[in-house]
Amino acid sequence: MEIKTSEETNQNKTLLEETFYVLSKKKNTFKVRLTQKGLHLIRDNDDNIKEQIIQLKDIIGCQCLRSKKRARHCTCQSLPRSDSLQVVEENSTDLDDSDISAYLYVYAYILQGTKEANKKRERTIITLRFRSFDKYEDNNKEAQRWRCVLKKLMKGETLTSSLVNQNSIITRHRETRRLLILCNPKSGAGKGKQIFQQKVAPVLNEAEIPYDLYLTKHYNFARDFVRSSNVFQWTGIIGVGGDGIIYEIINGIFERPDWSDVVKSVPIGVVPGGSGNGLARSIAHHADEPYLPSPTLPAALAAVRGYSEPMDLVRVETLSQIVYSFLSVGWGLLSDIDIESERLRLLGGTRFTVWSVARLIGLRSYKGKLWYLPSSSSSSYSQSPINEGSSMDFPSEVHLETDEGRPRVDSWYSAHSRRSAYFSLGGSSYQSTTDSGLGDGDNVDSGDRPRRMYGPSPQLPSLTSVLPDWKCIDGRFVMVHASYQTHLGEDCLFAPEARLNDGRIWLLIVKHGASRSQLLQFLLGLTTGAHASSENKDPTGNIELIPVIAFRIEPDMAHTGYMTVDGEHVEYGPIQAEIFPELGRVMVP
Ligand SMILES: Nc1ncnc2c1ncn2[C@@H]1O[C@H](COP(=O)(O)OP(=O)(O)OP(=O)(O)O)[C@@H](O)[C@H]1O
Repeated sequence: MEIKTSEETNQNKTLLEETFYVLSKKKNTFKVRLTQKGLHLIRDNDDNIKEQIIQLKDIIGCQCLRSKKRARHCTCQSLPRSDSLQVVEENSTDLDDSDISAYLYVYAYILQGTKEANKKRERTIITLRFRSFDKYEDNNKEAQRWRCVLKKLMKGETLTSSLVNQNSIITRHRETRRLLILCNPKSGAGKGKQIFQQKVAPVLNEAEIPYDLYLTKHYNFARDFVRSSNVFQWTGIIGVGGDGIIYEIINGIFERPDWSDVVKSVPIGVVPGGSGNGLARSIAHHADEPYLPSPTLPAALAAVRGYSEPMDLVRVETLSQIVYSFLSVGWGLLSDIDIESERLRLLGGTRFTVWSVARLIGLRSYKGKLWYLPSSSSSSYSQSPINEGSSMDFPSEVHLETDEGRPRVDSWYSAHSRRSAYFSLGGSSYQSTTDSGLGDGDNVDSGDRPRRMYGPSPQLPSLTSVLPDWKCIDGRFVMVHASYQTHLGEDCLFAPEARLNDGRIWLLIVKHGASRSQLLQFLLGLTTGAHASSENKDPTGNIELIPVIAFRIEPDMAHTGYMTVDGEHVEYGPIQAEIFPELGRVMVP
């Protein structure tokens, strides 16, 4: 006998229920139930009952609409067919008065496929047509009841069937969220704006989440914007672009004296539109969310679901600046590839592959000292949430309608759909910091403007102090590259064991002794994470990946090279980094 817990029973309790028909064919009956679990579509064809569930977590929004006036009305067709149905908002001047139906559009993104390789989300629209009553107002009232209950469930409210049947449940929905979108139109292959408008804005509109969109105009625009705006008017900041735009947003936050309130209450979302996209790929990986074929979908879903998780940040100190990093610090091969391939920006992500081959042929090594503090914790990761997929295949649209002719005369209720704001900034005025001199925490950006950084107090000795008992390697390196995320880029699974908030920096050390074939093997392994597997452990000890909590690099200054933080070029010289577990917050699907 199957024993159900009381929570399961509550999850399955019917809150609303109605019978619908498919395209007015009365034989195809659907009973639609709304529970805490989601929308249950129960098809009852003779003795064959089939139930499909659209899970609540896959539903991102719903809207009440009316049918649109058709250009040439065909009198022989009393009901609009689903494929010819056009709908408008209920206050539109273009609505069709002759159709008394109220339509509830439910937007869902359903996980299809079970294997990692073929898992993807399909957009599905469920149209419920309410037409049981002889007046639009009554049909609309029913549709609004479903909409309000669904919206409350999506917000995580627990409801009872007696509550949902009260008229007071039908309220004008007030969205309390509002997002700031900072979009780099020049990121990647220059498609940042297009990506936002075509892939993300439609999802935000379906979820009726208002947003303010600003296009970044130049280097450090996003950083200065975040530093000088009242960011508390938004419930989240979304960066559209590459890792560079996220780096600016995060560092803009740490230029504010109230950084601690901002990091706690304004999570950051990441819409991949750049050539790197390491953080976006890492977040999708963390949430076990399919990244391909639609890399922007996990970010759009994260934005509308309003769920965020803490993320580790790393405080990085060079001789002239302090920055906060979410992705990586690099010295040697990978940083050379990152910076030198900038000239191939138009190739998008392919630029890294092309330049890797070039750099391998002309291999360089760098002399210096590396100190590090190993992480004491072993690999005890919390398991990431697994999205339960729907086992059913849904068509991309399901159109259902109620029976006609059930009269009722209740009061009229008017729903009001909100539309998102869209505007771009005409010009910006920035307040530069008034502190003079370069004390501790003051940075100089490329425009020679002093930048005062705030943030948590460092636990390490300053960069110029002698280090106590840290491990030290003194020698020649092909590279030292640190990452705190799984992915450095879309195709680069650098630290497969990393978690968003495991409190560890994954330090990859490649010593000068590594051969070209070892390096080629290593670079090829980066795509799948094979380089980090125990079978591929390098017996010569020339290539090592170790978890640490802090490190310092002191390059020999006789020869220069590149150093990067989150893919951004920083001055060549001593650099040290320490992790601050769970300091930031990111939107997670
Ligand atoms: N309108 C603009 N014109 C020129 N540069 C800009 C503009 N807006 C932002 N930038 C700068 O472009 C740089 C790169 O941005 P971003 O990271 O978004 O794209 P990307 O370089 O293609 O991606 P990735 O960093 O992942 O390689 C950032 O340093 C940012 O300051």
